[in-house]
Amino acid sequence: MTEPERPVVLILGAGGVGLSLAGALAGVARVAVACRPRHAAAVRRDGLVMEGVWGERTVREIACVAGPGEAPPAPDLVIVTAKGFDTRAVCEEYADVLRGRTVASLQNGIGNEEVIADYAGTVIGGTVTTNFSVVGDGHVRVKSQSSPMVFGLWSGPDADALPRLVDLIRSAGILVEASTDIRSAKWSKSLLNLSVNPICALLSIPVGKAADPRLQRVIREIVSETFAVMDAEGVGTRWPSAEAYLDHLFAVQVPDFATAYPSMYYDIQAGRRTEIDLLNGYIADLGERRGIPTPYNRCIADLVRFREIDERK
Ligand SMILES: NC(=O)C1=CN([C@@H]2O[C@H](COP(=O)(O)OP(=O)(O)OC[C@H]3O[C@@H](n4cnc5c(N)ncnc54)[C@H](OP(=O)(O)O)[C@@H]3O)[C@@H](O)[C@H]2O)C=CC1
Ligand SMILES: CC(C)(CO)C(=O)C(=O)O
Repeated sequence: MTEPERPVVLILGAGGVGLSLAGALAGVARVAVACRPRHAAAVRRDGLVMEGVWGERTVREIACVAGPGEAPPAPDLVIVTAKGFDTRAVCEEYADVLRGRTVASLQNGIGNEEVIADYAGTVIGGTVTTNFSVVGDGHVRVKSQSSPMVFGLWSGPDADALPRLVDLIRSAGILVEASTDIRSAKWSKSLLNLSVNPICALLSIPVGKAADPRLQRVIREIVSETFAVMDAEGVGTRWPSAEAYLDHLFAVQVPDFATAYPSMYYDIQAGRRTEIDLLNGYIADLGERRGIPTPYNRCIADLVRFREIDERK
């Protein structure tokens, strides 16, 4: 009996998240990744080295592409895992490949799906509440996991794309759920990033340190302001109130990621841009437009922007 054809998956902007996902999907799909040349050289030479909770192994069945000319021309699925500030640039670069295709975002922050919708046929929004980091070229670590990946149809005609994607991810052994309200799921995930990413990045601390009572006070203000802005926007999350979310944050998420450093920490350490404009900066701007005070979000966004510039000097 002949085996069914494996779907072709193209991952755009593969670093910690994208390379790890490629490694996990390589057993169930034909995977190509658009990554930087340093990762491509290492993966072609030695395979992708994976460590952590998704397993310890070296994966050789990943094709690294240097540009759209090398990408599979008709992928069954494209997944964007670039940082949010690179979403438009990577979509522009691969515009001919994305046209009419199903494209999922597996990114933090608010606003990526709207950008992808300018290029794709069907858009699927996604969240991942797992910690990934790049250990070295072609070498990734998956550290801790707090809840399943979530995907939901954002826009476009291909409603069957969602169950196909969820089945594929599940067949790779990754915990995943389908959402009927992906906008709410994206905001729900953002609450964690708004709370811990900037503080851990600024203070060079792992997530567990956010439980310190002085930092909790700051986080409580950030979350309260965010709920006020969300209420004004008519956005709901899994939690009915700031208090309910804060209980979950300090009882479950902070302990789950106690020794992990969030992605923004690695950006600041490496002198890279951060996603602050899609997180606390986004809340502060929305608050300003709505006349809702957001001094804590504004302040922490400005501090991160200062560090971004300072680190790059
Ligand atoms: N790390 C984590 O634990 C988690 C991250 N996320 C989210 O997932 C997304 C990805 O994060 P993460 O994987 O950590 O980020 P990384 O910075 O590790 O990975 C993104 C990679 O994409 C590369 N890239 C950008 N543009 C292109 C391009 N045009 N062609 C090829 N490569 C490109 C970047 O290179 P360069 O840096 O050289 O520009 C970088 O190597 C973010 O939105 C993040 O917030 C979500 C949950 C957890
Ligand atoms: C869940 C968490 C905090 C895991 O690292 C994350 O989303 C990030 O680092 O951006």
